[in-house]
Amino acid sequence: MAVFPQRLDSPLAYEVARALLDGFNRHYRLFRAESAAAKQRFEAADWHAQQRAQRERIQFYDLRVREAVRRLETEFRAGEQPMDVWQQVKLHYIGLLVDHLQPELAETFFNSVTTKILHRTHFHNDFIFVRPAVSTEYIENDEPAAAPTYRSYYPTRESLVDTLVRIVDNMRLQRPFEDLPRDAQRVVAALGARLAPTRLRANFQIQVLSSLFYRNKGAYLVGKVINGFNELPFALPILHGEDGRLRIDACLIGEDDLLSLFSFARAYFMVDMEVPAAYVQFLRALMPRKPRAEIYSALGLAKQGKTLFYRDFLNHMRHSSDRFRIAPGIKGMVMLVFDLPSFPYVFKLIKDRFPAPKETTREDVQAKYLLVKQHDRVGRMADTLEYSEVAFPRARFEDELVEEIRRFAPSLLEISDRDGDGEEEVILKHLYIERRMIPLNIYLQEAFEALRAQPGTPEAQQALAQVERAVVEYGNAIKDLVAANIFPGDMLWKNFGVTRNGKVVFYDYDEIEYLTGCNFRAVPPPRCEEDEMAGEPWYFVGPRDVFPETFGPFLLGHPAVREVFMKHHADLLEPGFWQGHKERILSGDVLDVFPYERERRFPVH
Ligand SMILES: Nc1ncnc2c1ncn2[C@@H]1O[C@H](COP(=O)(O)OP(=O)(O)OP(=O)(O)O)[C@@H](O)[C@H]1O
Repeated sequence: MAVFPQRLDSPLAYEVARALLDGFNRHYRLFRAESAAAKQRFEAADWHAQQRAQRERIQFYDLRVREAVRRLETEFRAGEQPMDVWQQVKLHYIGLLVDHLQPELAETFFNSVTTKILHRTHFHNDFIFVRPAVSTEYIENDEPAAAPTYRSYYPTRESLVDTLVRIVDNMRLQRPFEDLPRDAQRVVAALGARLAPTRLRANFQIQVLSSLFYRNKGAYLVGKVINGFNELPFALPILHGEDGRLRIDACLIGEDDLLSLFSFARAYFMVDMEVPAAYVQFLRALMPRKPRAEIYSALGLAKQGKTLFYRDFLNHMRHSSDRFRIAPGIKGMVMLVFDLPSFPYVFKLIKDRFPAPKETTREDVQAKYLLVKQHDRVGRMADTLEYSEVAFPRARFEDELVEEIRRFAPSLLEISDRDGDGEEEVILKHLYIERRMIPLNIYLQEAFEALRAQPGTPEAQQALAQVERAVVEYGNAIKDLVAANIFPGDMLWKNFGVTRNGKVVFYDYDEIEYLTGCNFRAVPPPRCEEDEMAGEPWYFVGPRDVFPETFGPFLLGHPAVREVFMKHHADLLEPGFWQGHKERILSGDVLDVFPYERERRFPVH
């Protein structure tokens, strides 16, 4: 139980709390300014700057934590203060947060700084915020100049188009539209198709978040239509048209469309938010099954996402009884992967040693994971959460898994009762966590089995369609990665996963390279018969050389796969395809990757 100080008698404790909050406020001010500036970058079509800002903003948090730690150490010798003072610091801090607009983020900042200072030696849950102490419900800034979190509009059927024009106008984008009434008409037609048969009820309204969501070359307006008991989420992507004037490119409608826009496999948005908790609450109503942790992350508040994920995880552990096991599928050479069947994530450890032909190191692998975190993931690379010193109850681990870790990653493993509660724990020094998917090789295998077992039946037809969809998606995934300057390195089926809605996502990052760092070469003609028969390449292969013509034998063993692949993605086996994209990227082109199907786009004229 927390020991509650009876008196706040340490003036130093107040000063420390104040300094901590100053540190957080500085962080949020800078974070918000960088996010808000996305609007100008969008207006100026400065895509390189937009991507750079997206990347750099990820570092802000750690920089500010480090600054705060330094200040607390130098000004207050914070690490030497007794427990009693730290408890008072926490109470003062809670007091300072009563009217704060980002209290949950400030609590997490407090945790980040204090755990660094207290080094887990006398770190105890009493000092940090294990759960939120300050409510985030109904926070609003009441100052007259403050923008509300969302705005409500009350159109009639007749005024819908005008209202939509007004909604978009209110975003005050400093760049003309090609034809906003035309776009509004299209949006109303799309929404109308979903609203048509229903009568408009007294509460009919459109609610729209006040800030646009920026990412890469797009700005997204996010809101919902409310009618009676029904709520229809929607998002409108605003893009630069061919002549540089703006256009609404599509109307995304419903939870699935929104989930795809906010996917864990995409880069974080830039949004100007004064009360992030209110944005999260609004978005959660649009996507009730998306964990709040992932919504915070999608908004660029990754540390908060990580904190909430961990709380969700502990809660899940309390309310489940199954055991961690080695993840199904082909084991990795570099990563040791395990999961808890009842929980939709996987846990990944970097092994201590890698068998040939892998020539990488722990540092290299960590650098690749970091690259992915900071890069535009274009819906095709899973986001990962990185944790250190995670403790799990030993009783919840299968023995086989413990043995596997002992064998392949002993340097990361400690089994002890560190917290002294009488139960042994498995403590892992470093791990990544990401969403669980169905490995694509398993997904295809299941379809092949159905094909073989029931040839000629409707089930077989369905299995064939499953293969076709998966192979087409797989090629699309690689092409999206190419557009984002990523060469996946190892393109085997087992390195990709299938998500809930059938999207194919890449998750094996240890051989990833920038496309622009690779040389795509054609296989030279054999010099003699022996060359032709050789099992190994007879030609010189540099470290960054890639021979796309040689991908086929690894990928296209199954005739059904080969047929679909060659129909849709034969270009992936040509060096010219890769080289051409490399040159395009080098010339400064930022290619479009849309977070929706191309067929969903409105006509260009
Ligand atoms: N997100 C995920 N969802 C489900 N299974 C996964 C996930 N990530 C990894 N796996 C499983 O773990 C295995 C190994 O993972 P991963 O490909 O990341 O390891 P690796 O050591 O980098 O592999 P390789 O030996 O190909 O380099 C995969 O083949 C798959 O079966």
